[in-house]
Amino acid sequence: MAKIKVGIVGGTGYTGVELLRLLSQHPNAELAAITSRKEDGMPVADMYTNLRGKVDLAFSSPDKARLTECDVVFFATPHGVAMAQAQELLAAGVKIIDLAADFRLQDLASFEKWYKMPHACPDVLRESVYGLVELNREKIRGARVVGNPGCYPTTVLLGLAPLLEGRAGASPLVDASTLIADCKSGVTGAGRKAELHILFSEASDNFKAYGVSGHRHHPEIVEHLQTLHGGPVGLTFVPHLTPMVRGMHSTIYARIDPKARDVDFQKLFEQRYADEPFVDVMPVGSTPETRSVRASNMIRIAVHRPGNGDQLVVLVVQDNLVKGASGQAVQNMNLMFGLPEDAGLGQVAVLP
Ligand SMILES: NC(=O)C1=CN([C@@H]2O[C@H](COP(=O)(O)OP(=O)(O)OC[C@H]3O[C@@H](n4cnc5c(N)ncnc54)[C@H](OP(=O)(O)O)[C@@H]3O)[C@@H](O)[C@H]2O)C=CC1
Ligand SMILES: CC(=O)N[C@@H](CCC(=O)OP(=O)(O)O)C(=O)O
Repeated sequence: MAKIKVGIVGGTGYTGVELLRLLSQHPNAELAAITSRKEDGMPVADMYTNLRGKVDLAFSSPDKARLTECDVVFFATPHGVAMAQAQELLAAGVKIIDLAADFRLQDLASFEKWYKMPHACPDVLRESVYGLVELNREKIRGARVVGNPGCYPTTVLLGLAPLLEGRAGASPLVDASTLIADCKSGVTGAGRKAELHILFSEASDNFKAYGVSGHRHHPEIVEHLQTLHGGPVGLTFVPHLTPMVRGMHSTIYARIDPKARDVDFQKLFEQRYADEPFVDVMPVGSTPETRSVRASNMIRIAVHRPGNGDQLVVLVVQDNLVKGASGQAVQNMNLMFGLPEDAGLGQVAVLP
């Protein structure tokens, strides 16, 4: 079988170089074009020496890259870039995986409010699929355009899905109106750019919340939780910046419905994710650590019920750059091209 010709727009950012790391080891993918406006002509391996001997290409400016000759193009760019080029690429038969938010929210008004730009192609948005594989696997197989989920939404949606999905007509397991997601991200979550709050002297040996009164991932999480739940959902979401380079830890709280007190929640999660290659439900009492998923596409979940009371606590860890971004994007590519879902994604986490 011929290899899939891959283009990456935005190859110099953190998710771009993570795509390069994963795709350079992928048995069925061939890197064909990697763009950067600022580094046009620079050999990729000169900038990222971990790719010496693995990637021979140079960055090229987006106007010179032959993206329409690719089978798939990943956009590892700021919001708004993919939607501006989507129609041209689709007309040339190229599939699109956007790591930004252009195809994550079906609610146009919400997109425009949070991203402060009109949507360039609402028709393409309507046909696009939200690329959270564990929820949308079959739709992704047939998709031409995938909106890769945000990093925080990946942890929160997978941490809550077993509690909310498929309950239409059945009695609820938890109170869907009082959900809480308390989430912490490593600093690479902010991208590879010079900004005051991510300077070493600001972000190291420090810990703080941000976006408490509103964060653009809140509408993304709520839209997809409501689809799962089939009704309104109330969520308090508080992100934090933590002094790690990569990694994300989400602690999720859900109040157990009085009629669901006897449910075995550990078993519920184990059964829901039993066949998922990248979701590990850990044994009772576990406290997953971010280093257990570093550089791998795994997400690890532990389910707690302190004092056997009415509060369920779900702990979720992932690498924000892998399952939270580029690894999940490769998982989507595998499905879109009929490949084994785990092709090129066998990396084991690095300890310590
Ligand atoms: N970091 C993370 O943990 C996660 C990030 N994401 C999303 O993935 C996307 C990329 O993130 P990240 O890698 O962190 O970002 P970075 O800021 O690190 O990199 C952005 C890349 O896009 C290129 N770029 C910027 N503007 C344009 C443009 N107008 N046209 C073409 N290329 C452009 C840049 O190169 P140049 O300027 O040289 O062209 C650079 O290569 C973002 O939308 C982000 O929200 C999603 C999940 C997790
Ligand atoms: C630490 C940090 O700044 N994180 C980013 C989220 C990164 C991400 O995954 O979000 P997008 O793909 O939607 O950009 C933030 O809070 O905006």
